[in-house]
Amino acid sequence: MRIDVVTIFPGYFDALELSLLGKARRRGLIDVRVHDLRDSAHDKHRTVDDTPSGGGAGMVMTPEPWGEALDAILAEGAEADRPAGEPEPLLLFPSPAGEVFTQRMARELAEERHLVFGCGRYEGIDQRVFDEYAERGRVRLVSIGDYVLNGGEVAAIAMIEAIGRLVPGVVGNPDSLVEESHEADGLLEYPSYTKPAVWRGREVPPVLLSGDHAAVEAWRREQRIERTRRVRPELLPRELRGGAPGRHAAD
Ligand SMILES: N#Cc1ccccc1Cn1ccc2ccc(-c3cc(N)[nH]n3)cc21
Repeated sequence: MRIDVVTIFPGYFDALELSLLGKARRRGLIDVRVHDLRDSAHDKHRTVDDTPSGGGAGMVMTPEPWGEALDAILAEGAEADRPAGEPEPLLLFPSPAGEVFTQRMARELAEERHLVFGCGRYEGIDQRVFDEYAERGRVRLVSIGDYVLNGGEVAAIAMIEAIGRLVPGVVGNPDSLVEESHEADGLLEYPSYTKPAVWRGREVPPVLLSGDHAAVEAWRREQRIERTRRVRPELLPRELRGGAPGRHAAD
């Protein structure tokens, strides 16, 4: 998978040199290329913003640098002899006004060959950039939650991590992803424990030390249902709604 990122803060993406994603990049599983939008702004001050049309507070990112930067990436992708029938790269713009990013979307995006993230700043990007590229290919505005960040970089890093870890070979033990794939049912994770068996008088639940795998699986499923019912009842499948609340640890 190739991932291009356009941003005025390329340094944010140094984080992608670390840990699993850094290893995946060095192993050639994921090719991440970060582009400074200001390299596509040719005035003396490499300006990428201007006052909002119609007035209002703040500044808006002008379309010209975005057009030059995105055209260059898309042209490069085309020259890299994209196999016949392979779709155009998918352009993703983090936005508070976007569709909400979910694990389902992460799985869907992990199937793509080429993603391009456009990270806005200020009050956002001139709408005509989205319109231009939606006419020429695929564009999705994506929110990572109902709160407002100062720009798209943190959202892009979160999405790249969630997507990257699903790319085959990135996560050492694919079994853990298999477990997650059961989370397609939308239930939250069960609580995790490890050694020591007792910590400050708090025991690991005995069932987890029983060696009875069927009992452990049943306990974990019950914990997932209980936690989901308590924390995110809207995620419960219809057939699991209702039912007496069980005893539960704090979250
Ligand atoms: N747009 C906008 C905007 C509008 C008003 C005030 C501040 C901003 C900042 N901003 C500029 C770019 C940009 C990109 C993504 C987010 C973003 C995503 C999620 N899920 N929250 N925030 C915010 C972004």
